[in-house]
Amino acid sequence: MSDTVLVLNSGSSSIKFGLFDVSAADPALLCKGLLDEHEAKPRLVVKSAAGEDLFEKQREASDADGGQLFADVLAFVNARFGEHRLRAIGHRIVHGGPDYFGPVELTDDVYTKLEALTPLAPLHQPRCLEPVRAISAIRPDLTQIACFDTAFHHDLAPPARRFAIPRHYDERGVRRYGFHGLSFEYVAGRLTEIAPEFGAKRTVIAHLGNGASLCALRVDTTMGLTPLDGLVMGTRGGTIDPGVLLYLQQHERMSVEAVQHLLYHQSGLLGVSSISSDMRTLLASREAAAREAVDLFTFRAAQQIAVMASSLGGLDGLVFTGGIGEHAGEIRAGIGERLAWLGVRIDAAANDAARERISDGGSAIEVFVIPTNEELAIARHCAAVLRAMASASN
Ligand SMILES: Nc1ncnc2c1ncn2[C@@H]1O[C@H](COP(=O)(O)OP(=O)(O)O)[C@@H](O)[C@H]1O
Ligand SMILES: CC(=O)OP(=O)(O)O
Ligand SMILES: [Mg+2]
Repeated sequence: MSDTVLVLNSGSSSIKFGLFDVSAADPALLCKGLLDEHEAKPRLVVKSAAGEDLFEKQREASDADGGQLFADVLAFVNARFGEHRLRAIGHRIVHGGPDYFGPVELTDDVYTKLEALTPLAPLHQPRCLEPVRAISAIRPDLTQIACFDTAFHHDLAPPARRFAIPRHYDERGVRRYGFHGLSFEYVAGRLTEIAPEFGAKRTVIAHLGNGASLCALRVDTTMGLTPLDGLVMGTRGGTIDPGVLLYLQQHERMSVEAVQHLLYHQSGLLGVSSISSDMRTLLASREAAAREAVDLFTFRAAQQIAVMASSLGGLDGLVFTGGIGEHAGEIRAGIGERLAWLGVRIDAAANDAARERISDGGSAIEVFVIPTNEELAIARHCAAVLRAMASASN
C-alpha cells in the first residue's frame, strides 16, 4: 500500500488534477484528469500516466457545480486506487498575499485569510478555494495543503517589486507579487536537468496559457499585485495606461465592478478579436480582428521579454511553456522574429516539432520548449509537508 496525494490545479480556463504516489523519493503520477468546461455540458476526463483513457463523465450543465465534480473525482480515486492510502489533497492557490509564501495546511483560519484576498484575484481565488470547501464537506478527515502561485516570487527585491506610488502603500502590501510560480518553479528545475549550465544563466521563462506571464528568473516578473499586469491574455489585456481606468469611470460612468469585469473577463484576445479568448480558434480564423489580436499578443510578449532581459542585464536563455507556449509554434516563431535584434534565431524544423531546444546553432540565446507540470510541483511540496508532519509527530 502506497501513500497518495490528489493535486487540484484550478486555473482560469480549466481544472486539472493528478493523483501521485508520494512513497517514492519523487512523486510518481498514477492518473491525471481534466474538467473541460468549453462545451455546453462539462466533461470530466481521467487518463492514466501513460495517457490511456480511464474514465469519462459528461455532466448536465445544470449540475456542473464544483462540489459534485470533486465528489466524482474522489469516488473515482477511491474505486480505482482504493488499495492506496490517500494522505492529502494539494491545491494550487493563486494568491498567498503577504503572509503565505510556502505550502501551508488549509485550516479554517488560513482559508478565511485566503478568501479575504479574493479582490486581488477575483477570477482565480474563488475557483481555487471552492474545492477546499467541497472536499472538507465530503472528507473532513483529509489533510488539505495550499501551494501558492505567488510563493516563487517572494524574494523579489526593489526596484522590481516596487510600484512608483507613495511608499506607505508598499508597506501595506501594495506591491508586485507575481503569479504562475508553481509553473516557473517546475520549469526552472527541468531546465537545469536538460542544460545544467542554465542554473546560473540569465533566463526568461514565458508561461503563455489562458493567463500569461514572464519570469526573469530570481529577478523580475510581469504580473503584479494582481494577475492583470503584463502580457495580453485570453480575457485580460495586461499592461494598460492607468489613465484609461480613470477615463472609463469618469467619462463612461462605469462602476468599479463594471471596470473589474472589463479587465478580467472582456479584454485581452477576446476583447481585441471580438471572436474568442482561445488562441487555437484565433489562429484558425481568417478574420482581420483575429489576426490583429494574435499580432498584439506576439508584439507584447516580445516587448516584455526585452524588458525582462533588461532586468537581468542580458539574456542567455528563453523558455516557452503553458498551453500556447508548448503548442503554438506560430506564436513562438513570431516572438522569435521580433527578438532577432537580440540575437534570437529559431530553427523552423525544431520549432514545428516542438523539440526541447528550438534555437539554431547560430542563436545568441538558447530557446527551449518545456511542458509545464504545476501538478508535480504541488505534489512535491505536499510530500515535503507530509514528511515534516510525520517527523514532528514522532
Ligand atoms: N495546439 C494549440 N495551438 C495553439 N494554441 C493552443 C494549442 N493548445 C492549447 N492552446 C492554447 O492554450 C491556451 C490554454 O492554455 P493552458 O495553459 O492550458 O490554460 P490555463 O491557463 O487555463 O492552464 C488557450 O488559448 C489554447 O487555445
Ligand atoms: C495566475 C493566472 O493567470 O493563472 P491562469 O493562467 O490559470 O489564468
Ligand atoms: Mg494554467
